Amino acid sequence: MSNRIYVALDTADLARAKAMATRVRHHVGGIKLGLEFFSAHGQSGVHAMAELGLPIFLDLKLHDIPNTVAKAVQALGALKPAILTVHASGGRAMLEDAKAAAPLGTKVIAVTMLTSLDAADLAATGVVGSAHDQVSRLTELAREAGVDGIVCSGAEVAAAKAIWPKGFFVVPGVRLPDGQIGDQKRVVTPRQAMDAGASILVVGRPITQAEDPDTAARAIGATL
Ligand SMILES: O=C(O)c1cc(=O)[nH]c(=O)n1[C@@H]1O[C@H](COP(=O)(O)O)[C@@H](O)[C@H]1O
Repeated sequence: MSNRIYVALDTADLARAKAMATRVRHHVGGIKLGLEFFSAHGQSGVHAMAELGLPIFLDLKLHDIPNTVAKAVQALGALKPAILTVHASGGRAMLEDAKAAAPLGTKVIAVTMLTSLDAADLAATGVVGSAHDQVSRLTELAREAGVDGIVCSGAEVAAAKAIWPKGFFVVPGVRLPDGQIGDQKRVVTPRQAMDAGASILVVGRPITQAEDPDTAARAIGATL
């Protein structure tokens, strides 16, 4: 894939999602549809977006007992997304069963530690230690479970890649130096994330909230 940017279309408005994707399609490598879009439009919405011809990253961050996650992955199978997310903290059996239930061409990617969290947030959930330690631990787990890769911040991707050289590394929470951070906490620039070993970048608001999304996508691409 030449363009490593997946644009996150976080909206419940199908017309807006379509219009945005159409505007930026020549400057992104794929479309990420997440909980907001899927809760509003479900599988028919995903089909409608797939008509644009770009790869679809279906980011539902599944997290439940192995049987439930496997059945959910099976139920999503007809969509044949390029990428599908689950939470690594669901545990090894859940990860194994999610991978086994996914279509052959779908990368199952395990979310390690959300980029909206820092070490204090982690401690509040009962996990003491640094983001680096938590991401490293869950990367090891994901590798052993046989999924295709992980999601982490650009600050940990080099360490994760050292643990799993053949893994696929998804990095969200990227911002240009002058960009608004919003609810993200572990933020790096798109260029830093790529240099550290990201396979793809997920970029939402820096593109979708820009005055001219197409120019914003192109400008981010130009930094890579
Ligand atoms: O799995 C993800 O894509 C994800 C994981 C994570 O740790 N942090 C994170 O921000 N994301 C997603 O990446 C996108 C980031 O959006 P922006 O902060 O607007 O660029 C959102 O769609 C999030 O759901």
